[in-house]
Amino acid sequence: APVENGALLETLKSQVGLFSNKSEHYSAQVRPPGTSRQIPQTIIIGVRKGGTRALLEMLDIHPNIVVAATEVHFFDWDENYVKGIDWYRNLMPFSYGNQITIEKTPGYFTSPQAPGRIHDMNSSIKLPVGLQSVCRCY
Ligand SMILES: Nc1ncnc2c1ncn2[C@@H]1O[C@H](COP(=O)(O)OS(=O)(=O)O)[C@@H](OP(=O)(O)O)[C@H]1O
Repeated sequence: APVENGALLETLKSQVGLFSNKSEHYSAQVRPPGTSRQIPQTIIIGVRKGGTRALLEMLDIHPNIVVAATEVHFFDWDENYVKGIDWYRNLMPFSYGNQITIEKTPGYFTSPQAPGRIHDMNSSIKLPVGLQSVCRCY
């Protein structure tokens, strides 16, 4: 299934081609005119090894979606949370007003602090979660 998933992703990317607004175009330090960094309106919260990277990359193909380049660990790691919401926002890519910003940090799903902190930021935020259908042991 992972191999098929990767092949599907490559096919979708090639089909979307120049019409894709992949976030790498918006992650530069120089702000493109008309863009700003937005706090995510959607956060993929888990689960670890649930295909969260694949989901994020699929969503990133959509021209109205931009995604954070790395797992941010803002709501689950105290040392990041104390840095404040502006620190968090500055890790997001530049986006236009019609675009949705998404980050994914699977650690949020198992963090006791993350739900309350996310709710404090935005009580109506969308929180997609991917689940594994079988137990995977490492
Ligand atoms: N569609 C689909 N079906 C089944 N499995 C899939 C699918 N997409 C991704 N994967 C596998 O998911 C693993 C990575 O998941 P995550 O991106 O959530 O990993 S992480 O927690 O962020 O590290 C990773 O597995 P491992 O390679 O065993 O780590 C991917 O191969």
